Amino acid sequence: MTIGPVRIGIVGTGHVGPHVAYSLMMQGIADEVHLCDVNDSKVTAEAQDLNDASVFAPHRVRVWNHHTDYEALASCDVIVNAAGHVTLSSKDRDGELYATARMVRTFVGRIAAAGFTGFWVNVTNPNDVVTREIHRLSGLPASHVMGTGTCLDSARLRSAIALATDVAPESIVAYMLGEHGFSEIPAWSAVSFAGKPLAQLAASDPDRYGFDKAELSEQALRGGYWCYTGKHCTEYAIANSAARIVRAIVHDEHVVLPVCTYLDGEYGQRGLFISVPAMVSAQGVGPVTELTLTEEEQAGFAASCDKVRANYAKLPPFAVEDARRVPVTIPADPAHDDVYARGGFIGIACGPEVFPSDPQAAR
Ligand SMILES: NC(=O)c1ccc[n+]([C@@H]2O[C@H](COP(=O)([O-])OP(=O)(O)OC[C@H]3O[C@@H](n4cnc5c(N)ncnc54)[C@H](O)[C@@H]3O)[C@@H](O)[C@H]2O)c1
Repeated sequence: MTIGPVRIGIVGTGHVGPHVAYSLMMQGIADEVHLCDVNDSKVTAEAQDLNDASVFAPHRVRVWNHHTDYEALASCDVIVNAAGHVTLSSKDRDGELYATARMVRTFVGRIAAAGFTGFWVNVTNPNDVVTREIHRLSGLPASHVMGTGTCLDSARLRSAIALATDVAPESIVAYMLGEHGFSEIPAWSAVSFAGKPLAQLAASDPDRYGFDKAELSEQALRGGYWCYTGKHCTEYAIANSAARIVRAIVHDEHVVLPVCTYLDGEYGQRGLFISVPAMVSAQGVGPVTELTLTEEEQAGFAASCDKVRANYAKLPPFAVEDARRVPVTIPADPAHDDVYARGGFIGIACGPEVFPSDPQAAR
């Protein structure tokens, strides 16, 4: 009998991708990390630094740099997508809509054609839209494609509650639901501390549990942008959110996590990827755990689903088979009229005949 290594691929080695690799390495989740990026010097530097750091990992880890040889990721168990252009999301995550929807069309189909049958964990924004694009291009069942979604926002909520109550986050169950974006909602009715509902605790011990829910909701909703203001990215919490999901897959945990997953009638919603608590295991994501929400929460969640559907509608339709072979051209978005949002900067990756690398030519 041979025991195979746990192989994790990462596409995109800007801020987030290398932090995901580092988390996977230092938490002993991955045996091999395979990196791809169109920025050759960045991915080369990250592979070098990570391999050097692997000396201090709890077990042997090897890091490979495949540049844009995406097919090399086909034998991975899980691939994390962190390809993006984060400055386009400086005001809202929809700023990357056109750029990142286009990016995934440059590599997901190629990896699929090379025989990938594992799992995709998407970090890239707008998370719910890009997760759906990866699903369409990969040809994999919906259970094999998930996004980090509100895993990070739920961590932000738990962190805020933990600081307000002085209770450890592990003892707190709390979820942000819906879009990984400004339309998401906190499911306050489902918050519990070691199994006891928040509402009961707030009544019996208001000094500890009678905190300002609106203020903590705001921290979960805006925390990413507070980080972004200071350092023009977020890294640690998102990397650990992605690593948590990867760990649940490779260790067959059957743990319920808030992740971006396909809804097929749950919560009265069908045909979209959006975040709700769902089981994650070596079979992928599902089933979804349906919370009993208040009417107000249900309405907020439905509005968030509508927001994600509106984003789907902004992308031009495309034939999956064609998109696998030749990346499609996406028209300019007047609301985010930026050469980067039109993909001009990834001309190097796709060939100038498809995406002009000259910003003027892209107009
Ligand atoms: N889901 C979340 O909670 C969350 C949190 C933080 C960041 N993000 C998102 O993750 C993505 C990455 O963030 P970042 O800060 O690392 O961004 P970044 O701009 O620093 O890095 C993105 C990297 O992707 C690479 N890239 C672009 N096109 C590519 C392609 N076709 N193939 C391979 N690589 C490609 C770029 O060269 C760059 O190195 C962004 O979309 C960002 O908005 C999501």
